[in-house]
Amino acid sequence: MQTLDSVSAMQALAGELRAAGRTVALVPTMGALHEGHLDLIRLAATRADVVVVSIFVNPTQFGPNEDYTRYPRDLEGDLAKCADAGAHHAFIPTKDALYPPGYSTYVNEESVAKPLEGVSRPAHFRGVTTIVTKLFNIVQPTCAIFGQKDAQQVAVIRKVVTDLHLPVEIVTAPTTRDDDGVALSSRNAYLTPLQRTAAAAIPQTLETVKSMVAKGERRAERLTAEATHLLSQFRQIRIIYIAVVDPLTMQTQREVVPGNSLLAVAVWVEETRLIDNALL
Ligand SMILES: Nc1ncnc2c1ncn2[C@@H]1O[C@H](COP(=O)(O)OP(=O)(O)OP(=O)(O)O)[C@@H](O)[C@H]1O
Ligand SMILES: CC(C)(CO)[C@@H](O)C(=O)[O-]
Ligand code: BAL
Repeated sequence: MQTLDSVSAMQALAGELRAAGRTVALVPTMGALHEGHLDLIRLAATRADVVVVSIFVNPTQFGPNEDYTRYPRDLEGDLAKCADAGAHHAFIPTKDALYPPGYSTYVNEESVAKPLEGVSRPAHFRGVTTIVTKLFNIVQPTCAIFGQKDAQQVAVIRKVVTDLHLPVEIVTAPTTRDDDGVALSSRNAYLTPLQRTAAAAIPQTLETVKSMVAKGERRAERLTAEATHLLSQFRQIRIIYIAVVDPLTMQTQREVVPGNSLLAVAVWVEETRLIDNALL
């Protein structure tokens, strides 16, 4: 696997691949790679001739009191994992290359990004849509792979791609879970064993809500009330939101539309912010 640490080297490679008619799949990540990321890389390898993984902890998507500085970083381990999973190139730009002094251009999606994460992390999606657009411009991928764990992120990026006519196919990969059902996440590394037990209540709650829907419950209010009740049993958990939403627009639904409704959950497990979701 080749490592590229400058924008110009990545642009030169993108130009060569394009000229040679090779298809390119981009897997954007913030590093601290786990099996969920590796599943995205493996999926990418089935979708294009060449797989590029970007590793960049993007400062603009973190709020002022968030975990940018303590976000887990393990570049050496990440490169070995990328190579094992079948990546051909790792793009590892520096913060200064992507945001030099005086940087002032942002991409803002103003509808899908507003609810849920947009309420509690107001500048988050502006940072995500900006960095993802920049990565698309630099790497010029044929397709890009994103995880369903970050369901609103996928919906926002799809909207940006449509609205800005970006020539990139967005591919969504299913959420990879641990044995206890917890969605793999770099932030799980922050959890103590006791907090981890509490975190396992999140997927259990998603399963309970899915079974209520399977038995015929359609009222969003009933489903979110049950989910709130189940999660509130854990003193380590503080609910940020629980909502039944349209998976494309992220607008709240009062009634579940089977196959077209998403239960989206965000909680604090003490100091650790976790999100998860289930298609209903
Ligand atoms: N468990 C998972 N299953 C599938 N995809 C995942 C999973 N976790 C992360 N991803 C995807 O990997 C990509 C990079 O995510 P990121 O580097 O933020 O990892 P993360 O584990 O989600 O970290 P964080 O703790 O910041 O949420 C995103 O498209 C994200 O949706
Ligand atoms: C898409 C992304 C890599 C942009 O920084 C990030 O939001 C993430 O890891 O999901
Ligand atoms: N996976 C989303 C990255 C973030 O929480 O900033």
